[in-house]
Amino acid sequence: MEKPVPVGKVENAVVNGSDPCQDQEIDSCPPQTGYRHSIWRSVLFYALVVVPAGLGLLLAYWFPAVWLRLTAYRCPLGSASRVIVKDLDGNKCVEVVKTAILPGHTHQPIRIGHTCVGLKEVWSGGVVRYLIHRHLRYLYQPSVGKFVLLRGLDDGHTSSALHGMRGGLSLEQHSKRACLYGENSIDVPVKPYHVLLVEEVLHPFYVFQLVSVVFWIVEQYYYYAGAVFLISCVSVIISLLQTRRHLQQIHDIAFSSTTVSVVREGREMSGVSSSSLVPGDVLVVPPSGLLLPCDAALLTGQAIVNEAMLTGESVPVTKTPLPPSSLHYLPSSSSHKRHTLFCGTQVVQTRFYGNERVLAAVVGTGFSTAKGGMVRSILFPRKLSVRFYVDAMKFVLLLSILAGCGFIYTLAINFYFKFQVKDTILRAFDVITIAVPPALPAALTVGIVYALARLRKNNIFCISPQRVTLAGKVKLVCFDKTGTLTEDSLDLLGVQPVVAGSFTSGLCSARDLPQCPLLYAMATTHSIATINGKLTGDPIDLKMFQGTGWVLREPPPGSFDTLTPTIACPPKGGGGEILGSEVELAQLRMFTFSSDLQRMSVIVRVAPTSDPKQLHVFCKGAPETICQLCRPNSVPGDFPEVLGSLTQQGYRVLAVAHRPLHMAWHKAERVKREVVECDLRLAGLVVMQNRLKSQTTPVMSSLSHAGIRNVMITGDHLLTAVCVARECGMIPSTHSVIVAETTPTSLVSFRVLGEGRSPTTESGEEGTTPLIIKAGDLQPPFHMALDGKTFSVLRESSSQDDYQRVLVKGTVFARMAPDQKAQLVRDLQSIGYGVAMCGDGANDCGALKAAHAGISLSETEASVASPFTSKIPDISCVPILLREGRCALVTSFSIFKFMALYSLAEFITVSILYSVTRQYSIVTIFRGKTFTRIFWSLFDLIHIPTFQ
Ligand SMILES: Nc1ncnc2c1ncn2[C@@H]1O[C@H](COP(=O)(O)OP(=O)(O)OP(=O)(O)O)[C@@H](O)[C@H]1O
Repeated sequence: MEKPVPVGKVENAVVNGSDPCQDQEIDSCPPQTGYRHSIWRSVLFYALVVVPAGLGLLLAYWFPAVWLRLTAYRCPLGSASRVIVKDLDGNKCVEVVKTAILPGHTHQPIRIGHTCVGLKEVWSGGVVRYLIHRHLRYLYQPSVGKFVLLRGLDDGHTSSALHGMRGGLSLEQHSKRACLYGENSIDVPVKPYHVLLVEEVLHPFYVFQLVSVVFWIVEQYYYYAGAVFLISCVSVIISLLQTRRHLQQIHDIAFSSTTVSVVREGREMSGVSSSSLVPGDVLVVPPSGLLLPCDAALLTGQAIVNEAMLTGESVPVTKTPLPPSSLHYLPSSSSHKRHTLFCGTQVVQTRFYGNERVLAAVVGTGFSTAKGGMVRSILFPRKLSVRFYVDAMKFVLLLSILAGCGFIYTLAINFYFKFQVKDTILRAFDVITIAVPPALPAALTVGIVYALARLRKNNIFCISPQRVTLAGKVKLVCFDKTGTLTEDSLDLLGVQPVVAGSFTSGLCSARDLPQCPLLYAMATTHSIATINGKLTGDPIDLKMFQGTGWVLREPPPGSFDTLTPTIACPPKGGGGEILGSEVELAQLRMFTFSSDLQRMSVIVRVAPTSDPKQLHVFCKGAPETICQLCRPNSVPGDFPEVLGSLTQQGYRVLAVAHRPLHMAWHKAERVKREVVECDLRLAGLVVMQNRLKSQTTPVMSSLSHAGIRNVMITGDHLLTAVCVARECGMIPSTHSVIVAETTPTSLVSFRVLGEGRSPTTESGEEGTTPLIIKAGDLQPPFHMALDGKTFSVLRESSSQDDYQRVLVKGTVFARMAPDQKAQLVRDLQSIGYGVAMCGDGANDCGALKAAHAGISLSETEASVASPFTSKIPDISCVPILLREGRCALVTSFSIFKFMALYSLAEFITVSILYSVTRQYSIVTIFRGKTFTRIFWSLFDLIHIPTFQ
């Protein structure tokens, strides 16, 4: 029996960085108007088209919505053959309504979102009506009377329901869904050159240019017409090559096709084309890995995945099976992301128990996947408003109005002087070609074309060319810290264990630790794995584990035992013994690291043991977070001071905690994270050193010299971040730092870092709200530093003015969650900054997308993580990009100024000459000689700047 097919409804998603699925705003049910074809209206329309020599066809091509209104009549959506769909920017697209006949019996009810309606109601006779808008399918839903976005299994299915699908679809179910969902592929067509040429030439400006050239030839301006024609051809060819290269680049990134094994009819079928996958299919992930062709929820086993395609970060991420629950499954939610295999990412290894297969339920296909969303956001970007372009268009409008006046004026003057009708008309039209410079679009894009080529030479790749000019407007650059300003690799400086409720004095080496929870936690609380014979994983985890000197014993693929999955043990003769045998720590369950939670945990069995139910929980993460999960009496009284003194020196500090867990293994397999991560005992601190990259300080100083503000947005501790900011020159040594922090007594309080006092107000009182901190309050100038918690409080509870003042003075934003990073970028934009963001990690994705110019430092060129990807692994790419952006913008602006003046001067002189002379030839001479002189003197005055 056909199970209900979800055809869902989503709330308007907000651009959300940490969430690849919400990369593009989607309106699940955009405003729609239906139309049906009308024969008599069409006949009338085409008659009108023929009369003005095809001009109507051009207008229909430029304004399809107007064309539809003229040739069809409005009707209810249920009977429409074409629909006008309005997007979030207010643009109107005409979409054709298609029908598909579902195979098999179609009398079962069908679920639409969270409601059930009879199938007959939706599809009379098994016919389904749908339209494709921007690569997404919208299905006609009679109860709503609208076309509603067709979603995968991410709407209305509980995690338990997904587990219930392990048997796979029947063949009939599959063929019905295949008919509904279409092919599973993200295929961006690379249009052939001739199609691109036609599209390019039909651009209103080129059409205008062509008409102008014809007029000039008729008027015998052969050289001028020839020159403009030649320039236009070169411009069309450059633009064509550019568009084609861009399309090819997106196509190569987006498209992939492979064969997979799926479970259908309850049995495994291999060699199935990935394009035939539909939501509800069950994928068998092979141990050798797989480039994922869809979004899928992991049901059994574990997978180690490289998500560089989506995040730009090549660090392997461990995905664990989705726990069955009554919660609705949402692949993008922070709690379900770690159980979801995203399309376009590479599974490098799988782990499974005994003979069990690694199964994943397909939840989204094609453009409805996370990767599909990102590709759509490249193909259909939200309107970017660069003031220069907006003003340029306004100016062109003004010129057009002027041209209209000139046209009427010339007609009048020529009739007055009784010139021939043919000459009069030609001259009148000529005035229009004079007033509106036809080569304008080419002029506006030439800078971008050159900038892109030079960026490519510098190993900076761009998937969104219109962002180049935005980079030229950047006034503030946000930097991620770890891996961007500082090296990826860390040095383990030492550990500070807690013994009997107090810290030991000073740091010691992890290798000198006795058998204790801190050592065990360091050996097991990680997600590293051996891939191609090399230990691979998060640099923090790697350094911490290697610091213990222990070894990792992983079972060979296929022999993954339920009770001893991955074992950490001391090296041979390393001395670690309990109950007379060598100690072995078996990692039974892992709660993976998440930037939002700032921690990770494992459930471990310490062997040998006399009680098989005696398990242990080890947890590591940001010290403040871990401290909150610990029993208060296990946290030393001088915890803040010890942490403060370490972070003030710029060290990266992690806290480690543990607790015994008396629980049978099968229960531990299902236990919830919140149940395990509580009532912990602090075991100690792990201290790492993170060095600055050699390029960081010089780049920082060159940006400051260029008047660009630098801001750090990091997930790390505030004091560590401030120390790094000082070290790299982001905060000069002579400037003060005011730390804003939330306190239980006041909303937000302020203190001057290093002095402990609060900044005084103009009236001499100590300040408690940003409102009373004035720029001149402290001498020399000050910078503000705050953490994510304070950021949220200020954002939500303080006045607009106060918050904006913090935005203007804030230099270090620490302990920021991925969503907060993106929010901060948007807020900085809202107060008028052109913002660039440079980052390297998954937690920066949202901010990279939100910024005017997001630059991802990534080894991979083919990533949809951000508009710009730099293979240069340091921030030296930032000034290169900003310089190219400025060059492109300045070039466009200067050419625009030149062309506008050229047109205006010519228009005015010709108009004056028409009114003072009857001799048309004099006008021609003036256009040829005098005007050229004026024009070159103006050209001299303007100085077209060089690119650099
Ligand atoms: N693998 C890990 N296991 C446990 N805790 C971690 C791990 N990695 C980072 N943390 C903790 O979580 C915090 C937040 O990490 P996150 O990755 O969001 O930012 P970050 O790496 O510190 O800084 P940045 O945002 O500059 O890259 C870190 O400061 C650290 O305390």
